Amino acid sequence: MDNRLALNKNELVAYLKKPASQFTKEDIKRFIMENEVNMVNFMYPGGDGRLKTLNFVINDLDYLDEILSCGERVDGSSLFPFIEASSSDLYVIPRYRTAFVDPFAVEKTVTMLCSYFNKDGELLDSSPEYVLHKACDAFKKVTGMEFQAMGELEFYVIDEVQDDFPAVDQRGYHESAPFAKNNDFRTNCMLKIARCGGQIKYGHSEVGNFSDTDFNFEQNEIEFLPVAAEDAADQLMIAKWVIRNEAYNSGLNVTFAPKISIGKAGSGLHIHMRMMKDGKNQMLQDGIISETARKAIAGMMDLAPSITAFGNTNPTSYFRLVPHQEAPTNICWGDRNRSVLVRVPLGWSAGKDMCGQINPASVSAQYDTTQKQTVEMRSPDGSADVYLLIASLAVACRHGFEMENALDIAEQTYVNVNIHKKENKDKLAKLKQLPDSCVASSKCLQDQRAVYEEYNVFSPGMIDSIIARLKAFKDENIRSKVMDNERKMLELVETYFHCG
Ligand SMILES: NC(=O)CC[C@H](N)C(=O)O
Repeated sequence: MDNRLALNKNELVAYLKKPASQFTKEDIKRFIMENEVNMVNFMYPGGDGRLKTLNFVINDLDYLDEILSCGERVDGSSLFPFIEASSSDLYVIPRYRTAFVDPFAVEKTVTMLCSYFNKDGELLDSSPEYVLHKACDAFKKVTGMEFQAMGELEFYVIDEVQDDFPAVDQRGYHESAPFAKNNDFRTNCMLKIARCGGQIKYGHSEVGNFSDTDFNFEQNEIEFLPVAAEDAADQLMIAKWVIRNEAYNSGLNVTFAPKISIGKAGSGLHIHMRMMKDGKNQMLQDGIISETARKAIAGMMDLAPSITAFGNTNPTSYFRLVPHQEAPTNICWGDRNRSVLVRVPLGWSAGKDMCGQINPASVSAQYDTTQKQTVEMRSPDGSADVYLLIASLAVACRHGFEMENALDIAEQTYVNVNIHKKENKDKLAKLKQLPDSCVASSKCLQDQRAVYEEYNVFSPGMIDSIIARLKAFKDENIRSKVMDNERKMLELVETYFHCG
């Protein structure tokens, strides 16, 4: 077996001895027949950003072949708000490369994610997953590079309050047990996500940590490895589904909601990106951030006011985008600094063998660390439809290569200080602010929609429906409106507790 597959947690990969990207229909059938699999599930994202499930019981080989070859028919109008009930039938067709054994099913079940097709047998133009595909294609066409991404999924785990080894309020970052109470829960989730094909970088407890009289709220994070952007979105969808199921089965509650308590850390869904050519990362040049990366950053700086329309999709999203909580407020980028919108994190660019310095008994590593450099967009949160969000970022990065003044914009928006420190207030005053409500984001999307509609990535109908949805919240100046109204704030938190 290929050495790189030796530790792979996906049971189909281990059994078939090939990477998931090469699974064929015959492979799936063989696995099902030889492993006493009784059920097949199809899963696909609905308009609410969650994975939906369709079950099949397998007691006939011809029927198995039929569903794997033809997919199934579903009611699109019940899945997406933009599909009319009068002509609503859609097809869901399984993508074999996403197959995994459901880690929660009582009966052995093979699950696959599906793509939507219309009555004419074409990929559904307005399905979020196809929008992302089109965005990546357009990116490749314009730049000649592959757009890769990975998400940092933050969430709160909620449990009954325990008095022993109390965690310190807002000091939960990388805390160990027994001060952190949910490390086993998180590692169980990580293992199950890996069994479902997720490529995880690491997991840890996060800053947010607080209690009320009954409950303990502990923030956790699971971060992925950079992969092709379409796979990154699939993996985030699976991860949210796994984490919710694991919580439910363990008697815990979890939320990916952007903000559940004012003054405490919110939960973001930061997206890291890198651009690849011939398998090589293009983000660095001679050890510093490359011109290529700066153009992509400039595109994100220009479209930042409308990216929130995809990444921050309910009124509570805007409670999170406030100073001093490691969340962005203004349109700027910088190195390592968590007050900026786009961060260039440490990227092992010093070219020194640090491990060799402290492990003299080992042969020094010749590791190509240039592959590791990414840039991180920090505004999005867990309310986002992950396909549309990553599509909007692919559009923004592509836009950077089409802007004549991209490098000037990158220079003007660069900051190398914490913009919220008093001594930097002049700098802060010069930076544009992010929208402060769904309504404000909808206006920015209206102004910038042409860029998203180029290359037919987002259809005009889809942009219209996103604008209409955001406007309907009527949440202008939401932050000042709820500042002195805790009841209103809690009502909103409850309404959007299980968003996305
Ligand atoms: N360490 C971090 O970067 C925390 C991020 C923060 N929780 C947010 O809301 O974006």
